[in-house]
Amino acid sequence: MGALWTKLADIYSEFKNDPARILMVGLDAAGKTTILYKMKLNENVMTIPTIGFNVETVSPVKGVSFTMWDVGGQDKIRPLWRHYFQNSDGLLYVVDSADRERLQESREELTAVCASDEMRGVPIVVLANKQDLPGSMSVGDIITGLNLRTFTDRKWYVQGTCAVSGDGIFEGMKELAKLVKEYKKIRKLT
Ligand SMILES: Nc1nc2c(ncn2[C@@H]2O[C@H](COP(=O)(O)OP(=O)(O)OP(=O)(O)O)[C@@H](O)[C@H]2O)c(=O)[nH]1
Ligand SMILES: [Mg+2]
Repeated sequence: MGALWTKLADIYSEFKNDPARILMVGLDAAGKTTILYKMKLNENVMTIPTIGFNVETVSPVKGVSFTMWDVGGQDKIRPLWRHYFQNSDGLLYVVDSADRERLQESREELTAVCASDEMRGVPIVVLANKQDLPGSMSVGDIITGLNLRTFTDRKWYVQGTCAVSGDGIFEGMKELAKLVKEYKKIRKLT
């Protein structure tokens, strides 16, 4: 118990006065803005497609603070994502688990983000969102479809979520906090 507490206290101390910078991207309509405001306000907001970005400081887990950059995912504005890469401590990649047709497109975009020098080694938490929709793909399907096992140069984790109910968001953010903490430690040493 003592060891666990020390470990948790250690994770949280990292974020105390210095929110981690998290980039949140993914195809349009994946649910990014819905997730952001669920975390910020614990409310379901009516969203419109994001043109540009939303930025909020959120504390989705006690003691953890993230500055979350939610960048619009429409095809035509995806080239803007790279302007938000610099100094990211973590990547939150959101997938619509019910959108089988565009999983390959989503994989290509994720691969392109990770190929950037500025995103080298940055850990990824994939939110397999819209788990409430009938026929949605499982976490296993998403791991395979995104080819995540080939991402051997960084830590990654996939969490199923439903942004509307909030299911899975806490678990995903807890994992992200852990991976970000590890990454920042390694980055400091190199
Ligand atoms: N059923 C269901 N609908 C969801 C869920 N998450 C988001 N949505 C809906 O999906 C639609 C798109 O959500 P947004 O949050 O605007 O998507 P986005 O990723 O921000 O899209 P862009 O800003 O265009 O990049 C909205 O109608 C949301 O209510 C979910 O978990 N389940
Ligand atoms: Mg949006």
